[in-house]
Amino acid sequence: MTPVPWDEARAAAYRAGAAAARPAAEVPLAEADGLTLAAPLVTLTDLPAFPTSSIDGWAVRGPAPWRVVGRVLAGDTAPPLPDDGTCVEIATGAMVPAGTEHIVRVEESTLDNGLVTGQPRPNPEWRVPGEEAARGEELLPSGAPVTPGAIGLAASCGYDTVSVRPAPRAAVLVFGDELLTSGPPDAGRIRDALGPQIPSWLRRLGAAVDMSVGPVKDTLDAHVDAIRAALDSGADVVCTTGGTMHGPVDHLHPALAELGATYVVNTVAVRPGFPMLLAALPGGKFLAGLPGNPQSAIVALTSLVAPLLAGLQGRPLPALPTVTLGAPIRGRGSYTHLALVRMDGGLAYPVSHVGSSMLRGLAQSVGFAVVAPDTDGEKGATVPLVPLPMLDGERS
Ligand SMILES: Nc1nc2c(c(=O)[nH]1)N[C@H]1C(S)=C(S)[C@@H](COP(=O)(O)OP(=O)(O)OC[C@H]3O[C@@H](n4cnc5c(N)ncnc54)[C@H](O)[C@@H]3O)O[C@H]1N2
Ligand code: MOO
Repeated sequence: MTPVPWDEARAAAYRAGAAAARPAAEVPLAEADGLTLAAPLVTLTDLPAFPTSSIDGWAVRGPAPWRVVGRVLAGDTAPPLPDDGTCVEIATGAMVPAGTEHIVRVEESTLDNGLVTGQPRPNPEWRVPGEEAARGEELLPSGAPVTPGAIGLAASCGYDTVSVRPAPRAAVLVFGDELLTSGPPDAGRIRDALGPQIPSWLRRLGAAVDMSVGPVKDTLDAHVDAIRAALDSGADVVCTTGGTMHGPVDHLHPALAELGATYVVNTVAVRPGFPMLLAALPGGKFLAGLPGNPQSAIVALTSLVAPLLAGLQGRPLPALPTVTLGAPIRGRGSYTHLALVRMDGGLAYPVSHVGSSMLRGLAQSVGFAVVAPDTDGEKGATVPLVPLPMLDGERS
């Protein structure tokens, strides 16, 4: 098995996801948060749709003084101003009557005996139709995430529902008879450190996690049965942990063979995490095999699962930000080195406790600095960063 270069593996995972992108569905705006636009958001109307007063005051026609002939509030349909020397009282957000030449601010006017006087400001005090957007204009591209702001924009331009790609559905299966699900490690057994964290990372990557099971017994039959059950539950992506190598109780590869899987990626030239894999299963589904060593599993999650999920959601392949190294990071020969870093004063520094079996370094990092094959990361060098998918406020 020749490990695939890391950047090629990442691109292959994205391509596989994009080719199997979830079909579009119309969903009500209130349910679209966090999903992905499956079509461009094109405004159904001019924005604003009609001339709209931006102040409270008087809509006036001709020279002062102006005789008050009515009142127009937000939500009213405004009749035209009939003659020069007339005005209507107007509220912010109200439709501006045809014939209006100026709107005079209430605090800059005087009302006396049914007659208004005042000095209009030089700039129009109303919003012109199409000022924000012209009917038919594209406001957001297909593939854009549906943020709260996008939901508000869709509502303002007339949508009740939007066409989105639903969240990919994910299942997590943890392999390993040595794993405990509560209490401290003891007598050769350790705590499952992946079952409790992988679903949360997956949700931050836009997946809906319906199922998280483990530890699954270390037999081939139990592996095959668990994967089948995850697929039957409707998962688009099954993430397994452990068993990616070829030890006495590593059953993932034989299980994939039994399930008729084909490899999208089978081992990656990256440290840590090289035994990671991504397989396509019959029915357009995927299995991501995350190595059992906990840090390596997260390397695989960010290297293969993140781009796969972006593709399945119809999003672009996330561009990697760059960071400047505040201290050198050794390369790993012909393999890419993904090195956990924390930020300090705008520079990225390697953290300690970064053995592949450890999580202490990961828990205080923002992501992995990418040290390219056959290079060392020199102090001051600018390198890509694979971010951990954290929410604002979770990064320090
Ligand atoms: N002969 C070789 N052995 C190994 C090699 C190798 O090149 N030749 N590579 C090592 C590397 S690198 C990795 S990574 C692991 C990958 O192993 P598996 O994916 O098959 O995982 P396991 O053997 O099941 O477990 C490895 C390690 O991780 C611990 N583990 C597993 N699951 C969890 C969990 N949910 N929470 C916490 N810790 C977990 C497990 O107890 C093992 O210590 O293979 C190396 N071996
Ligand atoms: O590649 Mo393993 O994932 O180093 O520990």
